Amino acid sequence: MASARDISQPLGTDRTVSYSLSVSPTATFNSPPASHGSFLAGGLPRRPKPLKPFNTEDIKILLLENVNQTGQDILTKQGYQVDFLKTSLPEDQLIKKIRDVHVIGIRSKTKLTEKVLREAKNLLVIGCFCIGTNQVDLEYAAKHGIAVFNSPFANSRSVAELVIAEIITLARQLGDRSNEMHRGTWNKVSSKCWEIRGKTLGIVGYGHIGSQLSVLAEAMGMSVIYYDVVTLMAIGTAKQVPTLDDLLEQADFITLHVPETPETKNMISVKQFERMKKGAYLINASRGTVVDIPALIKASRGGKIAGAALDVYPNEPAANGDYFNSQLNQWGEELCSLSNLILTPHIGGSTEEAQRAIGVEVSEALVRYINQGTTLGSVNLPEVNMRSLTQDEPNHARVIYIHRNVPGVLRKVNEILADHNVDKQITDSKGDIAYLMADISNVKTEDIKAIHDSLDSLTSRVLTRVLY
Ligand SMILES: NC(=O)c1ccc[n+]([C@@H]2O[C@H](COP(=O)([O-])OP(=O)(O)OC[C@H]3O[C@@H](n4cnc5c(N)ncnc54)[C@H](O)[C@@H]3O)[C@@H](O)[C@H]2O)c1
Ligand SMILES: O=C(O)[C@H](O)COP(=O)(O)O
Repeated sequence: MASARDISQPLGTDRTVSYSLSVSPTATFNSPPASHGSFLAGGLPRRPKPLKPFNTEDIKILLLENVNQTGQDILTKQGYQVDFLKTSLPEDQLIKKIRDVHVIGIRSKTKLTEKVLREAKNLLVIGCFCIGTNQVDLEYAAKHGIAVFNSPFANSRSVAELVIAEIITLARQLGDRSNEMHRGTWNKVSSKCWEIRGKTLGIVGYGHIGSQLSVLAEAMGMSVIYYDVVTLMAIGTAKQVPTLDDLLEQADFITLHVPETPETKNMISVKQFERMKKGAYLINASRGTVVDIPALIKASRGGKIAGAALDVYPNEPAANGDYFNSQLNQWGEELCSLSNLILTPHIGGSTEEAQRAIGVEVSEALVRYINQGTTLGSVNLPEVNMRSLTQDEPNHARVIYIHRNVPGVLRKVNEILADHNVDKQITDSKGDIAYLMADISNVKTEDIKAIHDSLDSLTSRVLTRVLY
């Protein structure tokens, strides 16, 4: 376990509670454990141990939504207190729990809105153990010095493979045939069943998933076109088309891989279905809000589309169990009555491979941020990275100062640090928020509080931490 040092989390401007995982009065400043040495017994150089600046067991983490064991193990090994739940939580329970924790780990269901985050007085960092971060109010989090990390591509391949499976399943009406057999009906048909070879796949959103899918689809003999708001390099012989309408008019299969944003809400609605070829297929494994469900039902009933696959829905439940019969989904009955419609419960990224990789990636980012303040990979704070301080560097401290991006801050910070040797300093900004990291040496224990309090009294301050 780490020796007792300090992680100072001051009050944000509107935070009313601070936590103090603070310096134990008896802790010796930066004295390494007796067993600590630079070389292993065999004489091999050994990697310097990173400094652990506080009692790691004081860090409280809440993991929701069945975060993978790999992630739990990494956090538990650090000595943090990890509370694990298989499901997400209703808002009132979430608010109660989040008040107490320094770290929360979620997946796509837990909504960390301003209302919830306002209560999160102790929260340092959010880990989204998934790709999407639309469930978090990223701007509010940044303005209150709460870093957010995700796993940008560890489940991309899993989603792309699911979509390939769905393209064939739709083209061959496999869902309907299987359902009929389950009901005891033999219905051998070839009418309106197709090979996918030679058909055109239209990919909307050519990012990590879209481009991976492009490769797989071409390998199966499909022609690929894509539409994206930015101009992107085509992979293989895929072609970017200038407008969504161009894509809708040409594609036999349309698959959506855009994030949830105000611009993508109901991106596929009545007009877009009208633009599609008669007999086209639609696949949505992005976010439920991207497709206007009543318009989909109409297009399917009227024979405009020959089938669809939905993995995501405008409202999704917090836990496994009854869904379509609950109040959550007003279209359940109608959707279930449509033919050649594949419905899956948001399983695009749900493979062992993806979940294990995400568990490792996000937990490691959380540990780096908690212990060292490194924001590499953060989706809402400027990315600042410095090598870890080690126990071989006595009397060093790392100052982290998250502040409003206004003129004159650096001068004031450097006045405060002026009596110390600043070994290294990095600062970067993103919009209204800037992140400064400085390693200083020749620091005495009593200096730490003074530095912390001086920085904390600056009007630009969002959050100050001094790690040592
Ligand atoms: N079903 C699942 O389990 C599952 C799993 C992973 C991701 N997802 C969803 O899939 C989405 C895409 O994932 P990704 O990793 O490929 O993301 P990405 O960020 O790598 O790619 C998204 C692409 O969409 C483009 N885009 C954004 N807005 C657009 C618009 N209005 N019109 C056209 N293009 C637009 C972007 O430029 C980008 O190229 C995620 O945001 C997430 O919501 C779902
Ligand atoms: O954003 C994502 O990565 C996907 O939607 C998967 O979300 P999940 O982890 O909640 O399954």
